[in-house]
Amino acid sequence: MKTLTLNKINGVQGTVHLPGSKSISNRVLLLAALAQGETQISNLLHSDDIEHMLNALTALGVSYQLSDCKSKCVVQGLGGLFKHPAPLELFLGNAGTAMRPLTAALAASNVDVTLTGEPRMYERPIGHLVDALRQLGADIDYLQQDGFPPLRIRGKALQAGRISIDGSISSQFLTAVLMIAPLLPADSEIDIIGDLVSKPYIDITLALMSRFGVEVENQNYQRFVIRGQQQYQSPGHWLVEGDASSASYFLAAAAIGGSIKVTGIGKHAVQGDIRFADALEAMGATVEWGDDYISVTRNQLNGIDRDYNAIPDAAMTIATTALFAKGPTLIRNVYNWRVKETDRLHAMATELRKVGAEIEEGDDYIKVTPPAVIQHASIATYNDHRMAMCFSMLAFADCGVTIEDPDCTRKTFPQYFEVFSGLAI
Ligand SMILES: O=C(O)C1=C[C@@H](OP(=O)(O)O)[C@@H](O)[C@H](O)C1
Ligand SMILES: C=C(OP(=O)(O)O)C(=O)O
Repeated sequence: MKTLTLNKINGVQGTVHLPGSKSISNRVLLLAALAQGETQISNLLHSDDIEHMLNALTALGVSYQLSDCKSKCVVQGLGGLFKHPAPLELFLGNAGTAMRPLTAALAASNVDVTLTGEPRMYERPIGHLVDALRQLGADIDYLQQDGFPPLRIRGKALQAGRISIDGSISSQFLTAVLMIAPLLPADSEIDIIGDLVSKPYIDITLALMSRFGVEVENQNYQRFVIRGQQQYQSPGHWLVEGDASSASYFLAAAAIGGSIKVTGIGKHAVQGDIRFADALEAMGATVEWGDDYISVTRNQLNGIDRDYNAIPDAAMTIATTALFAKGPTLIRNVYNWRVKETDRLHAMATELRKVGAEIEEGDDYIKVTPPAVIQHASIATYNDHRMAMCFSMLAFADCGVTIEDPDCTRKTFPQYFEVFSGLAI
C-alpha cells in the first residue's frame, strides 16, 4: 500500500484558490441536465464524485462538453426528466451526492436502471429515501440488503401529494425528493419525521433550485411545499463556489501554524461549512472575512465544546486541530459520521489514540484530549478522503506523520497533498 510521510513543517503561509464545491458541482450538473436550455458551468470540481455524476449523465443521453482541465462544462438541458427505456447499469462509486439525487430523478423518469457502487456504498443507508419515493408510487427494489444499494429502479410517472420523509440520518434524502418535486404532476407537501440533520445542505439545495427558477416554501425545516408541473430553467452561466469543506484543512493549518487565505468562498457563500471558521475563531484563531475570501492567522488555541450537526464534514478537521489546542475538545451531535465513507467516529477515535490522544468515543460524540507529546504514527485512512486530509495537520507535530493510501483524496480533492505541501515555509 502506498503511504505518504509528512515531515515536520515549521509553518504555513499563502493563498489557496479552492477547487469547486462537491455539493454544488453535482447539484448543478443534475439540475442543468433536467433544465430547459444550456448551462455554462465554471469552476466545476474535477474529482471521482463528479466523474460518477458525469458518467451517469452520459449514459442517460445528456450531452455536455468539458474544457479547461474539466473545470468548465456546458450542459445541454433535457427540459425535463430522463428518457432511456433500454436497461442501464450506472456505477456511482461512493458518491452520496450522485446516488441519492439520481435515485429520485430516475424513479420519476422513463428508465430501467440498476444503481451500483463501491462496497462501502452498499453499507450506507438509503431506506428513508426509498420509503419516501414509494409513497409517490416509485418502483424500486433492493438487490442485496433491504434499505441499502444496489438498487433496481423501474422509473415511471410518479404521483404527487403529501409525503413524509425521515430526516434523522441524512439530509441528502430530502435534497433528492425536493429536486424532483417541481417536476411531478401536482403540488407536493413533504413532512419531516425526526430531527433533520445537516440542515445547511438543504439551504444549498433550495438556493440552487431557486437559481433554476423554482421556489420552495420552507416551513422551519419541518415541512416543505412545492408547486408541481414546473420546469427548471437554466440560469445561463454558473460559477461554482470553492469547496468550503476542503477549505477547512487550510484554515485549520493556518490556525495551528501560520496564515492562509482561501479564495472562492466568502461571507456570502451558500455552503454551511464556511461556519467552520467560526469554530476556529472560538478556539482562538484570528479570522477575516471578505466577499470572496476567508483568511485565518494562528493564535494560541483552546479546546471547545460544540454541536457540529450542521457541519459534519468540516467537523472532522476540528478533531485533529484539537491536538494542538489547550484542554479537551468535544465534538457533539455527529451521529451520522457512522454512516459516511467509513464509521468516522470509530475511525477517528482509533487513529487519534495512535498519536497519543486520550479519546472518549460516544454514540454521537467524540472527546479529544491532546497528549503532552504527539507520537509518530502511520494513520489508516479507511478509504475516507477526509481522514487522509484532516490528519495532515499532524505535519505540525515534531515527529511528523505517515498517511496510508493518500490517494483516497481523489473522491473530492485529488491534488490535496501537493497543495498542502506547497504552503509549508
Ligand atoms: O447534500 C450534500 O451535498 C451533502 C450532505 C451531507 O451529508 P448528510 O446530509 O448525509 O449529512 C454531507 O456530509 C455530504 O458530504 C454532502
Ligand atoms: C459524506 C461525504 O460524502 P457523500 O457526498 O458521499 O455523502 C463527504 O464528502 O464527507
